[in-house]
Amino acid sequence: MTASHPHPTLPSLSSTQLRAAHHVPQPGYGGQSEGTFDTANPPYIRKYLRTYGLTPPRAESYETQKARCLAQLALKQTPIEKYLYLSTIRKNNVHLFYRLVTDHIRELTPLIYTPVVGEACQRWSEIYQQPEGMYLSYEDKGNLAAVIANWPQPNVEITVITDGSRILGLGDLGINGMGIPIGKLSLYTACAGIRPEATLPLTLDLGTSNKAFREDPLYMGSRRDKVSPEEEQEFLDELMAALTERWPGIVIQFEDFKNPFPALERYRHTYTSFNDDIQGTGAVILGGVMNAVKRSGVHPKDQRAVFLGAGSAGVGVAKQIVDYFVREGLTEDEAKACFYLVDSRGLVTADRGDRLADHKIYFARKDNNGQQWKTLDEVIDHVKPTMLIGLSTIGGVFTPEILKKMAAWNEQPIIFPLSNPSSKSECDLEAAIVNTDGRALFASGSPFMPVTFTNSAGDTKIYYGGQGNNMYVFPGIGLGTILSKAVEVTDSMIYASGEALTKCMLPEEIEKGFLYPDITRIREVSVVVAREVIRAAQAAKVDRETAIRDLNDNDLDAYIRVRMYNAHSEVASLEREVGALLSSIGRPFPNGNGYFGNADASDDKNAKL
Ligand SMILES: O=C([O-])CC(=O)C(=O)O
Ligand SMILES: [Mg+2]
Repeated sequence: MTASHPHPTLPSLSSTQLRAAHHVPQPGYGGQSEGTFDTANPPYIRKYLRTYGLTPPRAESYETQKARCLAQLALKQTPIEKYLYLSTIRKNNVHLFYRLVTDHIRELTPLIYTPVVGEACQRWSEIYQQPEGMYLSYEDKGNLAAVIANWPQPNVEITVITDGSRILGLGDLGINGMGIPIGKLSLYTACAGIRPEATLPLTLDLGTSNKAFREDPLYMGSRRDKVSPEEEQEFLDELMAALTERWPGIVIQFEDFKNPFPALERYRHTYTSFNDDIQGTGAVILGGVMNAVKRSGVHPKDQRAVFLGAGSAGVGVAKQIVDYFVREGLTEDEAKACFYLVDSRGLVTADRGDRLADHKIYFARKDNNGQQWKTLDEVIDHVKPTMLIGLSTIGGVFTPEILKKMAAWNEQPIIFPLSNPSSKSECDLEAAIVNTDGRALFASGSPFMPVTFTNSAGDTKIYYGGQGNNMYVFPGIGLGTILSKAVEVTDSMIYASGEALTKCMLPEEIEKGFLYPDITRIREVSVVVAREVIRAAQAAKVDRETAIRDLNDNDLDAYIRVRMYNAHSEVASLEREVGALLSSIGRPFPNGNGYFGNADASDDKNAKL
């Protein structure tokens, strides 16, 4: 006799696994990929999931899977081919993808995130292969809740939203910006252990000012011009409400909006939200600057910082450092006076004659006696800075001449070219080292290979550039916010995330001149960032998770660690879960032979053994 339905009384697995058992394809992380077709699954898991026979017979070790993936990756000729190959693994075998990324974070992060994600976004509509996130159009206004209801994962904890209007330093890429939410959320999972199915990449199609895309037949977004700021605000109001209605605890990260200030101000106290480009970048540079200022031996009151770029990131970074200088004993006015912001019109002064954008007014200088400085060179000669921070998206603008002057004025000049991707970096590591005789304290937004250099004293050394990229903090900010169930992300939580980076440095990293922890330790770093963010949320009384208020730091770290998704234990935990289910209903314990789901066949097979 053949049972028409295998076991009506079967206790259920997660909805994802049940869905997987019926082969319903799902977009996004998880869904069909929740380990369902993992070639590491032993036969009894495959039988349980009804995937037996759908993958090659051998149950492989992770080492074998990894060897195959790395060999295939090596055969791919271009960074984009590697990017696409890795996306396919993420889609088809999510745990394997994260096992690979955690084990090879240094090598794989540049391929799934900055800088290669920049090229992927530029060519998104050309290279598109599969749905991996949600797209919401301006035409959906009024119905956003209904569209959001289509997202198949029930328990989203965090979303990264972009409207594509300022992707990295590459300008308005419209819906092609989707690579950014996907890339950022991959790092949330890899670096901070947010479960893949708890992440929602979200791209808004609010039109694009990119004429070339609007005329490109392959472009996958609407052809409309960018909506007005008022229309955008109405759309975002509805979106924030709809997201929070479906997932009440959701953390919302804004990313790569051309003008991100209005949304940050409007939502920061009413939704659990933050802006990564203002606050995340601000915090990560804060951490690096704290380390660099200590290393330079120059007290904050004697620092003079020139910022090239007075956009969201520039102002966000400068404000965080003002806070730090105030904590070091300066008054707010003294701290503010250390900063010289430069935009396309020159030094930002109060009497420059143009109408300054609101966010620049705070830093507009009033001590210029009517004089104006129009170019970076003029400003540099006027200020003789100790610190040069680039957020301008103008590749190579920190010229050898400028770098040499910085070296002449400072024993250890602080040089931070932070624009992304690499092509937009204000200088590269080699230029900074060679033109400062190896004395620069250097961090960049995009990664650079270490440089070997012999200085004028004849000492040959390997120089490692720090990567002052917000990937050091946003995963921990998200994790700490989720675990503390914070109702808002306060400035103090953001500050704590940057300061946490200074607490993570190992003696050997300081010895090597690192300004940031080694990237291979990112999961440990994220634990510390998350812990400090939780502490700040508790101090600000915005936390709702009362059970962790009284834990000491060690216990809190342990609490955080056990809640982090670890791809390496997923296969084992699926095995445990299925094993426990099978024994609870009296089925033969896994021996690799039972055809679960077909009682007769299963029994026959077992009987033969
Ligand atoms: O994505 C990155 O690498 C850093 C970032 O937020 C940006 O450049 O907008
Ligand atoms: Mg960004």
